[in-house]
Amino acid sequence: MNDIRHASLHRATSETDITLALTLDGEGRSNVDSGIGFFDHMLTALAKHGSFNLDLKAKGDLHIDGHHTVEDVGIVFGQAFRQAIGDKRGIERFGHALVPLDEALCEAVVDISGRPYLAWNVVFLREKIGTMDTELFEEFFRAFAMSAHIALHITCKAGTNAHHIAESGFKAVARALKVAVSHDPRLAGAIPSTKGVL
Ligand SMILES: O=P(O)(O)OC[C@@H](O)[C@@H](O)c1cnc[nH]1
Repeated sequence: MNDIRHASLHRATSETDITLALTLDGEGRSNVDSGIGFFDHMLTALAKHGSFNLDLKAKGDLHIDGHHTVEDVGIVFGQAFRQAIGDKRGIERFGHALVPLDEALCEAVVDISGRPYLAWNVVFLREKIGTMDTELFEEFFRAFAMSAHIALHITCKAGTNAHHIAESGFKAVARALKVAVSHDPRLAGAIPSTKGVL
């Protein structure tokens, strides 16, 4: 198993150029610049409450909109997450969290399954938060789940303020991921899931 549980990736296309470094067993430190302020705020919360270390520089075609940038960050984050986990020996595998932020309450459930899936049950009353289109949160988490090869369910249980709902959701995912990737050395010899390595 990768003891440090770290991945550094670079992905460049005609639409985006992304450099990302992720450490799973971190201090919750982050240094992120996507060009989209609220997205940076959410990724900062994800790192902080997942106890990950995350460094991200994303340059995208924001003159069009934030879609390619947000989706491609999700792809690279998922690839790094999958690489940092390595094989699944010793990890918890399942994670669940309910996180409030004022009136908002979101739930995240994760299975490091090797079978990519996103169940998105969140509705926003606003189309934008700052410069970020609220429809892009689903695109980010779908790209992440597909690239990380995990099953991810995100549900808004309560809330009206779009900022609160989004932040509650990102924090719930962070906490669920932290649990799911937690590592028990006593299980290090355990047989990976039926899918073997991720
Ligand atoms: O304690 P935290 O840093 O996780 O939370 C910050 C959060 O209170 C702040 O981002 C916020 C408060 N209302 C909307 N957003």
